[in-house]
Amino acid sequence: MIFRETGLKDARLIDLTTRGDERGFFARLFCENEFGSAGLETDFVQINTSLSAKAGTLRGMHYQLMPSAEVKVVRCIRGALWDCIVDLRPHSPTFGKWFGATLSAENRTMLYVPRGFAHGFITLTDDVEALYLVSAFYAPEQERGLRWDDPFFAIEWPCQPVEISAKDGSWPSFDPDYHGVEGFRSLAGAPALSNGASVHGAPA
Ligand SMILES: Cc1cn([C@H]2C[C@H](O)[C@@H](COP(=O)(O)OP(=O)(O)O[C@H]3O[C@@H](C)C(=O)[C@@H](O)[C@H]3O)O2)c(=O)[nH]c1=O
Repeated sequence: MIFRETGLKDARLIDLTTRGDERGFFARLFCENEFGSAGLETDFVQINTSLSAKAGTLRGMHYQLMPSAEVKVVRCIRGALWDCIVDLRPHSPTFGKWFGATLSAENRTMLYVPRGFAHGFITLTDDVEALYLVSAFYAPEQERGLRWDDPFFAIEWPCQPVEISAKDGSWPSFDPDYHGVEGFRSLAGAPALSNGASVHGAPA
């Protein structure tokens, strides 16, 4: 596996290392040793999947409060989506910034979403299937969401949403209390960006 910096502290893009032969290829999607050596979470408790029928379907921006905050590893296994994360850890040097990348069945790239990040995506094709590992059980009472169009974060989505759930259409504007960012205070330490990559969004 190849772990790439995203410009947001602790978040990674993960590319597969494929071993090809006359049949096709073999690759690991998850390896406890490789994730552990890269300093990433290795304890996952659910593998989720979703199907979005229409291009332009937006799901997000979701996360759970402490102690149910979860790491996610997201892959697109059918079609293509634009995956987006926002760093909500107030001590992080990239607090309030967003990062987005296209994940597709073709590129097989995965996005590693650390604890204390909101996550969402918009589909770029019809019939998109996402598959993702999560490190904490679903806890609806701990669930929070950012508005996809919150001006505080100013995410530059690649297209306008045409389909969104009632829940995702009604998240409140960013409010540090409601959105529980104090609970993420212990999640990020000091080091600055290691690769100088550009990141987006509003600082606190
Ligand atoms: C996330 C989840 C939902 N559900 C239920 C709740 C509801 O009845 C139905 C659909 O839930 P949602 O509308 O929240 O599904 P969805 O909008 O696809 O939620 C997902 O969005 C992406 C962006 C994420 O990051 C995921 O963590 C997750 O929050 O499935 C579970 O039973 N277990 C779960 O783990």
